[in-house]
Amino acid sequence: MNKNNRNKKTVVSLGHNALGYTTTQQWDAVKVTARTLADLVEAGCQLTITHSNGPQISMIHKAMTELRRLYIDYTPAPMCVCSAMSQGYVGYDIQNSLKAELLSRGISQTVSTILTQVTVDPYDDAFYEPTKLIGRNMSSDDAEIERKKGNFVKEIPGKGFRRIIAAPKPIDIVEIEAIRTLSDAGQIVIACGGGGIPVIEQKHALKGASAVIEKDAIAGKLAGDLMADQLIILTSVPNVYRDFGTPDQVNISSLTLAEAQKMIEEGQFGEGTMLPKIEAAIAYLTANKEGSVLITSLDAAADALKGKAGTLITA
Ligand SMILES: Nc1ncnc2c1ncn2[C@@H]1O[C@H](COP(=O)(O)OP(=O)(O)O)[C@@H](O)[C@H]1O
Ligand SMILES: NC(=O)OP(=O)(O)O
Repeated sequence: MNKNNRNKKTVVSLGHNALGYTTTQQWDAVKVTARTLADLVEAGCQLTITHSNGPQISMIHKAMTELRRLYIDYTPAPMCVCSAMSQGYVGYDIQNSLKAELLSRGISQTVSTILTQVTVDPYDDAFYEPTKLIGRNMSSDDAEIERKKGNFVKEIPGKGFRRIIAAPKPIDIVEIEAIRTLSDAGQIVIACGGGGIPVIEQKHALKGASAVIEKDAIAGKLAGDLMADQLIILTSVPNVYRDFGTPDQVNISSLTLAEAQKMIEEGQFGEGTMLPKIEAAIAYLTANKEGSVLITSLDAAADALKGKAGTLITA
């Protein structure tokens, strides 16, 4: 056990690899993911877990939309409802797998999922320039139907068309006090899944928005709001690289905020992939200068906790 992690309040962000892309893949993937999460618990981390939902919300949205073809009186579910469904579905699998994995190690802990809403600004530029790909590949005819409904579509070379929706910046996590209460009580919480259900404040009510919040952005916000000791981003690469994907690619084992900012300016991070993770690190470390961010893969997490892998970002 690494004593340095004893009772460290830790936000863990899970990417696509942790969940797979289909129901059966997710079933298998979460069992592997649960082992890494249980290793973190055994290393003394007090976990609050958040996760991606791109493939899941796409699957749910597709199912809820395609029913219209079979049943003329069927009303498709709006994106915010699909987002809520994805949180329930992914949370359900993670909480049961993690609880079972912990029990197999003799650890009995409550793991629960909090359906989480996150407020967004209705005038966020993202609503005018959507960037987040969702849903199935469509023919040009189907894409035209979507356009006529007022939806945005993007051509993906060689694959057809896909819907793109807004990824507005998260403002406030509506259920943050519930998350904090459970976390402070030492319980494992799954929250803000898929970036959180985006909602717009309207007087005393919250109205669901047709958007998907970037899960890395909410991970940074959640870690900052909880004043977590560390944010661990588990993704598909063991660490961040300089000159990624080129013959000059080199591992980066540690970064300061200033170095990370400079690398952003150099265009070192892929948009929609590594860039939002680095931006999340900056947002969190700006809120908690004493914290640290570890970016690594599920496989390398145990070594990364011992300082033998991963990229550690500090203020
Ligand atoms: N500088 C970089 N260092 C490491 N990975 C990078 C870098 N720039 C872009 N990437 C890409 O970021 C990916 C991880 O982001 P992403 O695919 O969105 O995963 P996740 O689903 O875990 O969020 C890596 O697989 C890699 O292709
Ligand atoms: N909500 C979100 O950012 O999910 P993905 O990482 O799966 O795109």
